[in-house]
Amino acid sequence: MEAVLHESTTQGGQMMGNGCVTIGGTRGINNPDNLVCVGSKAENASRSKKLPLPCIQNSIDIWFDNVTYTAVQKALMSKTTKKEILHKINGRLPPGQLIAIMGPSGAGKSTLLDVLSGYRINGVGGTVYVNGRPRNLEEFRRSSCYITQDDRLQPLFTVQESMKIAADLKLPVDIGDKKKEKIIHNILGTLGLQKTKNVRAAQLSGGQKKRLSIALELISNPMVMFLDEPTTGLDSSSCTMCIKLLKQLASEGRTIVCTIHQPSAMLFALFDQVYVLAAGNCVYQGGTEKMIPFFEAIGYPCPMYHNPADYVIEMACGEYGEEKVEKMIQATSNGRSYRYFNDPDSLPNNQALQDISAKNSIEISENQLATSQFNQLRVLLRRGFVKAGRDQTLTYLRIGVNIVVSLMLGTLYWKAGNDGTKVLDNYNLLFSILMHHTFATMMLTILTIPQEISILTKEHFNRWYSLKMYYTSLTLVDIPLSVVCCFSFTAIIYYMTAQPPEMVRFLMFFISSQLVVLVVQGFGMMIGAYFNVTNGTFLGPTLCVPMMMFAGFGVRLCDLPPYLYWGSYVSYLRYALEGTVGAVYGLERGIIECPEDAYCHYKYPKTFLEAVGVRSDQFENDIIALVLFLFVLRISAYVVLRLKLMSIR
Ligand SMILES: Nc1ncnc2c1ncn2[C@@H]1O[C@H](COP(=O)(O)OP(=O)(O)OP(=O)(O)O)[C@@H](O)[C@H]1O
Repeated sequence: MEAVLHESTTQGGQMMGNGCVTIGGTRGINNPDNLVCVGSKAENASRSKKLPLPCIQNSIDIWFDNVTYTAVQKALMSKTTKKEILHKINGRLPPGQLIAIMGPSGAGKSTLLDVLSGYRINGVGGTVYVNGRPRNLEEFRRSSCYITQDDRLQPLFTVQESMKIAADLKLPVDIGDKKKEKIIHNILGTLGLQKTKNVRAAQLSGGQKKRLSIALELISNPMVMFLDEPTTGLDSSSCTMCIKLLKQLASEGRTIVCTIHQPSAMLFALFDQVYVLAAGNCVYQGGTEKMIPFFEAIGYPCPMYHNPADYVIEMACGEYGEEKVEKMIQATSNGRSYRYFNDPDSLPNNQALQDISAKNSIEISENQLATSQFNQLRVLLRRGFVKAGRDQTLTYLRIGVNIVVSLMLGTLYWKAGNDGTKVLDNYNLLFSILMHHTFATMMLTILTIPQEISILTKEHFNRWYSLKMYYTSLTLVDIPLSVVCCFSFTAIIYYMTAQPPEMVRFLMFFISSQLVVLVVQGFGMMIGAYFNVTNGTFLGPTLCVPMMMFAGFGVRLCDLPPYLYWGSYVSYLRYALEGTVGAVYGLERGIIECPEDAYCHYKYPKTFLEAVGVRSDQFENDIIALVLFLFVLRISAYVVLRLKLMSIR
């Protein structure tokens, strides 16, 4: 594999470097011209436009002290319980090493990875040090990335397109397209993805998806990479390829930490170092080759021809007795001992790291991302529109459903709008239209939001963009499609059911319907952001039922008991129904046609409006109310989304 990734270096962070000109913040993120390891091999490499060889001086040394993690379990109608999962563990993750976190299932591997990466912050105790100084999370996140176990990729984008989007979001705008293409080309070449660059992510194999996840994060050239079970679901050759790739990235000076389930002996040997957990305690920390001497030293030698990776897990499980687990914890001082590290004497001490780190630290303003908000919005809008164009469910099915339902309702209520005998039917039709907009929009939003959130969580944590810009783009991208769907639905139904052929009335009808769609979308987003799909699909439609009750359909508003009247004010359907009824029967509409031999009780629209207790002169107020609903629900959905992102951590 080619050892060439970037001409650029890591994003700011706490770096150290003798002779290494480091970069950071907005001044030099990934600017290829900013990295020169003076007088090093790197200098020569950069001359040949290749990635410098390991610029270890830029590396990040992590250690952690007395780390605890307590999970809080809150349940309805029962006491809040606390469970300590990590118990004052210690350890060190030196740079330039591929480090595996191992342990039996439930030992706390993923939890430790989450804590070290900063993905989990609530319930965490102890200190994580970065180059000798307590970790500044914002700074640390600039130079690290987290790759989740499930590949959260945009399924409709090709490898090349996904990389381009990541580059546009993660590299400063002053890096031109040509340079970005070159970086992408190098990364794809190194990760063996060149041949699949025109394949959509949905069609990639498990191993290719994993490599794409890594490739996307490599764009910003992080010095620390955390990977949660990168080999899960891969066959043995893909596993080996993935681990070899990580080893190469580590050999370039990065600190690479991944959790792994029982690896084969061959795979195990590829790791430089392992950190083994047993029920939240450290039972071994050190080089892979030193594990056998460790077992010998504590008096429990690994049997001949036994995979040491299997043996350590069996020991950690307590298969050979709990007292042996205790002894291992003591032998490693719960992770405090570096005795079994590959080269313990070469590890710089705390003071040395702090001195260098302080010398090279760069002032970085809070929360700064690689590109401006405007650029983030531009790229996210582009991504959103391309995705909408390719998404069969979100786009084509949605248009299809609107056309089919409008044709069905149009046939059912054929010419009802202009027939004095069918005024009540027509009123039912207006309500059915609002029901269609409510349920179709609500279900679609609740079902699609969780996938969006899963990708958002990963990309937002890895600092691709701000939540504000993501949410703005999500809102803006949907507007054209929503207008097309609502307009075609309204036009078809309006024509087929022979509603009054006046432009003003049609527009009033369309605006009321469109606002319902937008309001319900906000409502659906709020529910989808907070609840999972199962709870959301139950709750969403269920919560719409009271809205229907208070809309004035079935029970006239004036007949509502006084103690329930407040419900009509919080029902967006009330305003929407009033708006559409006003559009059809308001504006001083004349007598409705009545067949000669029929009795038309409601041929005078005024009589009908009085009968159903709906006012037709409130259109402006109805629109103002719907717009208010729209803003309140959209802002609430944003707040819920933000809280959700915070609560995950
Ligand atoms: N939020 C939580 N609330 C309660 N318990 C939790 C929570 N998160 C994790 N745990 C518990 O903590 C323990 C460690 O979980 P973790 O996912 O870190 O284990 P793991 O070693 O990664 O397991 P596996 O290899 O099976 O993925 C488990 O027993 C799990 O049930």
